[in-house]
Amino acid sequence: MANVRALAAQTLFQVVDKGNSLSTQLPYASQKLPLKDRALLQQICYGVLRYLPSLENYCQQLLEQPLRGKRRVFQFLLYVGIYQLQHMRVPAHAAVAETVNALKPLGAPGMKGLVNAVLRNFQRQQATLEQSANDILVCQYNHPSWFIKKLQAAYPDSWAEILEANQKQAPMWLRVNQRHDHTQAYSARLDQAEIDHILCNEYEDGILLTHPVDVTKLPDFAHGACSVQDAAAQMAARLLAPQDGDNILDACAAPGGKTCHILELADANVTALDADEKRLERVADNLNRLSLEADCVHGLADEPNNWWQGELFDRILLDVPCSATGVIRRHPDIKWLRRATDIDELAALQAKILDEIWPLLKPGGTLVYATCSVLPQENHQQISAFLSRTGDAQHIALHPEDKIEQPGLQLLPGTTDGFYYAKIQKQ
Ligand SMILES: C[S@@+](CC[C@H](N)C(=O)[O-])C[C@H]1O[C@@H](n2cnc3c(N)ncnc32)[C@H](O)[C@@H]1O
Repeated sequence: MANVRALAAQTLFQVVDKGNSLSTQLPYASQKLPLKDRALLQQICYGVLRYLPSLENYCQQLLEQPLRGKRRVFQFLLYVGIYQLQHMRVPAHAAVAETVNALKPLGAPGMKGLVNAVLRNFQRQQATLEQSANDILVCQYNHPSWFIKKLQAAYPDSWAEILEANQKQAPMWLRVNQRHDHTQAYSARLDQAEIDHILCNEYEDGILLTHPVDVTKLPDFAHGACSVQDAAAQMAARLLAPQDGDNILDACAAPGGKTCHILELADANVTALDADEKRLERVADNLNRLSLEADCVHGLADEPNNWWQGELFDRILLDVPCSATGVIRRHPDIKWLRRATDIDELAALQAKILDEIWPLLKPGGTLVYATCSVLPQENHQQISAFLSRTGDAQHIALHPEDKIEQPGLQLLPGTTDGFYYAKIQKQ
C-alpha cells in the first residue's frame, strides 16, 4: 500500500530539485493512493511548497549537514514531518510516527533514528527556531528573494499584503454558463443543493463558493451548467465583449477556460490557438462538456505565417504566457520553479506575440491583452511600450485610473487572483 508521506516527499523532490511542475507530479502520485488519502497528499505538498524557506531554515539548524545526493528525498520527508507539526492539526505523536513510517516504503528504515531526532528536536526548540527564521525576510514571507525585491519596487506600500495573500488558500469561483442558466437561477439551484455561496454583482457570470466542493456535487456540472474559473479570469471574455457572427482569435487558448466563456456569450467563430498540442486536447474536452465549438489550431502566436489563413479578426484575446505570479496561491510551486531571468525572456516573447498578432486585427477591431502576473514588466510597462511603437493602436480605458501613462487594470490577489488586463483598439 502506498504511503502518503513517502509520496509527498518524492513529489516535492521532483518539483523543487528536478524542476517539474506540481500539476504534473501530483496527479501521478495521487493515482497510487486510495481516494480518501488524496486530499492529505495535496494538503501536505501545497503546505511544504508554501513554507519551503522556513522549513529549509529549521532543518539547517537541526541537521549537522543537509542530506545530499541519494538521501535528498529524506530532506523533503523532514519538511513533510515539520510542516505537519507546525501547521496541521495532526497530533504531534502521530505526525512523528507517520513520518518515520514513511521510511520503510522509501527503502531506508535505517534512518529512523535521525528522522525521529530531528522531529523531536523541532518540537522542543520550535519557538526559538521560529523566532530566528522570522528575522530573515525570505523565511518571514516564504517567497524567493528576487521576487520580494521586484514586488517591493513595484508596490512600495502593498508588497507585504501581496505576499501574505499568496500564502492563503484560493477561493473557488464558478462561472455560470449563460446558455444554460442565468446566474441568479443557478444560484437558486445551488441553494437547493445546499451549497453555500455568495453572489457578487461585479462579476455577471461569477459565483463565489463559501467552501470548495467537488465538482460532481455541482448541479448539472457534467452537462455544462457551470465551470470552475476565478472571477479575475472571467473578466477576459466580458472585456472582449464578443458579438454574434464575430470572427475571434483566442491566441493562447489552452486549456480553454476563456475560449469557452467567449462562446457562452456569443455565437462567434472562434479560432483557439495554442503552442502546446497536449494542452489543446483539454480545450477540446472543455468545449465538448459545454457543447460548444471552436476551431482548435496548433501553432505559435508569434509565428502566424505558419497557421494564419489570411482572414482578419474582429476581436483578439491575447492571454499570453507569463510568470503566473498572480496565481501563486493556486500554484505554490511557481515560487520555486520561476527564476528572475525568466521574466525578461517572458516579456520578450509577449512583445513579439503582440507585434506579430496585431496585423491580424481588423481596423476598428478590439484586442484584449491579459496576464495572470503582478509584475509591471509583463503588464503596464509591456503595454506602454507597445502603444508607443504601434501607430494605429489606441488605448481604451477600463476604469478611471486606467491612463495612457500607466495603461490597464492591475488586480492583486485577494478576493480574486492577481490578473492584468489592457484593451486596445485598432484605428
Ligand atoms: C495563460 S495560459 C492560457 C490560459 C487560457 N487562455 C485559458 O483561459 O484557459 C498561456 C498559454 O499560452 C500557450 N503558449 C505559450 N507560448 C505560446 C506561443 N508562442 N504561441 C501560442 N501559445 C503559446 C501555453 O501553452 C499556454 O497554454
